[in-house]
Amino acid sequence: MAQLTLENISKRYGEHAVVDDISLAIDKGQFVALLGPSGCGKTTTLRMIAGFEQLDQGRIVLNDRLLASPEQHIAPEQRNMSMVFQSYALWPHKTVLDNAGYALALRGLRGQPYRDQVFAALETVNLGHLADRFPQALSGGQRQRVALARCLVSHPDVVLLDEPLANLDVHLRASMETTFRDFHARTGATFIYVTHDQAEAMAMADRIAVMNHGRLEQWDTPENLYRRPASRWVATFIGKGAVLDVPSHVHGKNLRSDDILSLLSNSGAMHRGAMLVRPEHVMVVDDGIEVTVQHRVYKGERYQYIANLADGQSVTFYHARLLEHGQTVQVQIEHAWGLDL
Ligand SMILES: Nc1ncnc2c1ncn2[C@@H]1O[C@H](COP(=O)(O)OP(=O)(O)OP(=O)(O)O)[C@@H](O)[C@H]1O
Repeated sequence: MAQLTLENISKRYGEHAVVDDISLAIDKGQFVALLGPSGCGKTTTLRMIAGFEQLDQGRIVLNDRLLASPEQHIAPEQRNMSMVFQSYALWPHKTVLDNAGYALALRGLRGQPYRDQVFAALETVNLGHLADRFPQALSGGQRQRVALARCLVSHPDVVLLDEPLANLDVHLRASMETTFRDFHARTGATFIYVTHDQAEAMAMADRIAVMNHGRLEQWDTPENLYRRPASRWVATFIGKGAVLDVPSHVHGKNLRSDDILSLLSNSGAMHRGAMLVRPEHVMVVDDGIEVTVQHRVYKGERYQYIANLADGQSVTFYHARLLEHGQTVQVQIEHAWGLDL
């Protein structure tokens, strides 16, 4: 059964609905990402869950307890949730230990029990050896880990994370993704993670809520978002690939190479549907569909190409060999996913 449910929640600023009728059922211990472009309402959704924003419509329920509705608003500190911010929000004059232990100190815990509990949290993020340092003597990744330990000491039901890796460089982000997954596995808490970076969401989350203009486009596993996007918008937002217009209704169908060949051979007809073609499903062959190379990017282990079909629509594909701009090659499209026009 779902532990945390958002039921038709909405938030308006003036006439503008920044969160528009979102419903999610989140299981205990799930790692969930709220993913979407800038301004789509992710942070506002997270802030409503945390209790920093009031709802205009709908309900938020945690463990059968009504946290929020237009008539009811449980204060943030009474929701047993903990939030990790992009900026870390560490106190410069407190040590790592006292930063991480702040919530316990507030509750009046002192002495050895205090130190033991904070150390346990610091060990979870491999920072026990730095307990006496001050934040300015830490790297960005270490500071973010202190912020994680701080949210852990209070044993929250739900950990809310607002773009926590946005300030870190690319290499550190990759290693922090592993840290977050380990941290999640060890704590068993439910994680809700806001990001506009789909690779980050795909790498970490069990389930992703894809948002656009305040609305929920799709609520699904990373694999389903990639293989079976529910809309053209999700198909172009998630992963690489081309969406080709076709003359038939094909929505929700797995299309094989013979279907694809017949759809493309009739490309002069009126368009009634579309199909998503991922680059890994386009193979260069001796006898297939003729395409003309338009664009090449060197990727180290292979090249990535964009090439035009006879009707001017383009596909993306990978190939190990060097192809020149304007060169024609034959391709076979082994698989595609049907979409609405
Ligand atoms: N207090 C506010 N008053 C008016 N408009 C607001 C307020 N807070 C947010 N908005 C607007 O609501 C929309 C959604 O904002 P939100 O921060 O939730 O988006 P986001 O998806 O988290 O974007 P980003 O990734 O850029 O942080 C934006 O258009 C924003 O300008």
